[in-house]
Amino acid sequence: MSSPLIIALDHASLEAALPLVDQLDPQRCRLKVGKELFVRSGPQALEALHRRGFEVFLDLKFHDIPNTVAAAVHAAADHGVWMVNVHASGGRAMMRAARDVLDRHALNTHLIAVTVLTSMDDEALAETGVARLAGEQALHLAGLARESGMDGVVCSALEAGDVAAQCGHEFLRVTPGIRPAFAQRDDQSRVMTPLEALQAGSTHLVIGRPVTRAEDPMAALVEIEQELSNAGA
Ligand SMILES: O=c1ccn([C@@H]2O[C@H](COP(=O)(O)O)[C@@H](O)[C@H]2O)c(=O)[nH]1
Repeated sequence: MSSPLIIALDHASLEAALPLVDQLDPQRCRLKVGKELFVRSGPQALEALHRRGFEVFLDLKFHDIPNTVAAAVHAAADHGVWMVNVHASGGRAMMRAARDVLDRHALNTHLIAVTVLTSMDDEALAETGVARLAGEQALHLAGLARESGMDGVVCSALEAGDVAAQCGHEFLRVTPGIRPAFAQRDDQSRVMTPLEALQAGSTHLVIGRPVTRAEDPMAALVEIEQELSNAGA
């Protein structure tokens, strides 16, 4: 599957997500299951998506003590998901524990770490006591994530090029905060269009509301695909 697109299924339940899922093609995108859908529909949602042939990113952003996070990552990987994530700000020991549990059980789920949420700008980050600018902090956490054995990071596309330069091109740059020209910014701060994001060095583009809340979600997805293919991306 070579498409960089990951559609965020931020739906209230599996039943609410299926009408869209059943129009999508596993050859054209992967799917992301986040907190709301997982809390309401649980592993059943993962099973339903896997049965339809989709690779699934389970986006629960674990952030806890190392033992707890490692156990949660193990449980997620046991469901056969393609990708799972933790917060890099949980620190080296926490990320290392998550890496080790996957290695010990020979589980090949991609393990990535969230750097700085794409909804946050410099001011919001400063309020949490972090003195660095958002882009600098994202790069700092990407370095820590790389040293701690992560396969990549979640960052904004604005940082993707610098992350690749610092951590290597094999290190995944999964970027939400993707906003096609036709879409609203919503609660996202550090944004780029799909084409800009790929050109800036993203390996995967996470897109939610611009598709899922569009009047015609499939038309929105096709428009994004055309933007990427017209530019040879
Ligand atoms: O820094 C982050 C980390 C995760 N997300 C998630 O990605 C999608 C984005 O959805 P949109 O509707 O396209 O804004 C959503 O599920 C977030 O939980 C993120 O946005 N930023």
